[in-house]
Amino acid sequence: MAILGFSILGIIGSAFAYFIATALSGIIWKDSKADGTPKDAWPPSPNGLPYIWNGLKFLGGSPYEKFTEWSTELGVLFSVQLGFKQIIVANDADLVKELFVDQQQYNSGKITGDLVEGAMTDSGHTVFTAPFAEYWRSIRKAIHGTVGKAHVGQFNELFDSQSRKLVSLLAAKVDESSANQINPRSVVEYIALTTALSITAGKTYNAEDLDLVRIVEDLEEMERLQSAKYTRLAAFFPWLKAALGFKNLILGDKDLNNLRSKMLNPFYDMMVETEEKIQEKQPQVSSICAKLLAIESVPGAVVDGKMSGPVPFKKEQALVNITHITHHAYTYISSALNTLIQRLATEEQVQEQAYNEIVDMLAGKPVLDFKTKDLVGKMPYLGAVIKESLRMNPPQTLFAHAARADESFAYKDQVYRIDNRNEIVANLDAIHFDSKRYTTKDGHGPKEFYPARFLPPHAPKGFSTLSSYDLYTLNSGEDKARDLSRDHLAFGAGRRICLGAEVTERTLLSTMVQLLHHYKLSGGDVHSKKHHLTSVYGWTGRTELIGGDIKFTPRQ
Ligand code: HEM
Repeated sequence: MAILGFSILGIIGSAFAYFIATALSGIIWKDSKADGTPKDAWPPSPNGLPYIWNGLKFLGGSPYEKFTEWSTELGVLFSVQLGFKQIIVANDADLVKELFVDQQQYNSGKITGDLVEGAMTDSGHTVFTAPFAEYWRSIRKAIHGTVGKAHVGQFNELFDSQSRKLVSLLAAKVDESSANQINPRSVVEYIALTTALSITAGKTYNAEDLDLVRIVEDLEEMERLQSAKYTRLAAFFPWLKAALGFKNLILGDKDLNNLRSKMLNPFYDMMVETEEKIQEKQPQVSSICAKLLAIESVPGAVVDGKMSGPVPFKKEQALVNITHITHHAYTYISSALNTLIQRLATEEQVQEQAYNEIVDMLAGKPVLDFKTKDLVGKMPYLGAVIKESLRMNPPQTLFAHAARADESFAYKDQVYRIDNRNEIVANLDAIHFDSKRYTTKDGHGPKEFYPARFLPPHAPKGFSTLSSYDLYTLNSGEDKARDLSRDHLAFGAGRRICLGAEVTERTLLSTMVQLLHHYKLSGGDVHSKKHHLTSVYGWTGRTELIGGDIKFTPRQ
């Protein structure tokens, strides 16, 4: 017993000595480069922030508004300390290109924030949170092999049936309502979740299935837990995070542990079903889950100049990934679809123009014969409406990448400091409303909902009817001010760009063709918004339209 006590004391003593040594060397060397010379200056920061809280004091539910305000005072590149977290904020599309595309090797890291995010991602083992290394590359490749441009066509029939289901569910609700007036939100959420589940887990659900309700409720509970005061603060104060982590290690965190296993449960069952189908060699449309289960091992990392051997890919890792991807896809498809419907209801002229394009496209054929595969690339106006909706109301206004090493970042004749693990945040509230970039030659500014800004004659060469989300199209060409070849950044930028853009856009395109062909929409509300502190599951938050009641008037 005495020996045991002695060795525990020894371990605590060594850990303490290590902690002090690391802290001291961090303090002494934090402002010096590896060669001992002083580091460059941080990008400009707001003055007079209160000690300890720093910028955190000023951030409410919509931090991007404060960031935009600071960017008008400090310039498009600024840095700010939020609690103890130093972040760099990019408020301009060209700057995002430099940081996330041109310097992608340096700035494509990710770090996990609070303890809930850590628990839900197995400490950064999901595609959204994994470091920029071989493990991330392997899972990203598997997901790309399911929903990337060359593969997404396998889901065209899913998009067809989901768009018909949207209309039939709305029709049932409209029939029950007085004055044909309803809020379409619950139907939209159902369509978004079942679409997400079909793609991630290859499973079809019907409206009565209790798993659907459970998944949504668990996700809401997780967002609540994550938004609790101290959990939230821990994302900005590493010592608080360490203290809470230590407390959980000793005493456990019943709420978090229960929620985690409750949340993973339905996804575990889906994974087992997928495994069985694979073993029985049943024909199936490939799902992200099936592709992840096919990964046997991931290449090893380079440690001290030597490549370590391959590491087995565990089923638990597939499980946290399908859970995270489903939550992300459901939340953002639902938010984008809801916004688009609300927007069309409030924009009568835009809606008529989109309707006319659909009628022309149909050329007298019944809308039920319409197939998603025939729509892609053929509906320029509707494509522009979708882009404009994602520009005006991106479901996630802030997205963050992390630096992978200490850097000297040169921008406009200045060299700035960015430290290893600093998060670099793109602020779409500033970028998507940049009047230099978005004002058309005939004077339609960025605050106006004007889809035609993405069509000829405004659109530059290489214009696409789908959002141009690939890596290299964020390009400033000769006429910088008018170059919209990269139309919006709602799906992110650089090596960590969203892999679900095609799925989302096909869902939006297909549902809008069915919906607008059946109904004329009026009413709606694009002003009431709900700000969430977390962004499935990051700290940067997300914003969704609450929307209003819409009148659905049958077209024929
Ligand atoms: C409106 C719908 C969606 C929006 C607005 C959206 C937005 C985003 C954003 C902002 C990022 C971070 C990008 C970055 O850090 O540069 C992201 C990453 C990602 N998204 Fe989406 N997303 C949507 C739908 C989907 C769907 C439907 C899927 C899958 C089926 C998906 C899969 C992913 C994946 C796998 C990543 C991680 C990429 C990585 O870090 O390597 N997304 N998304």
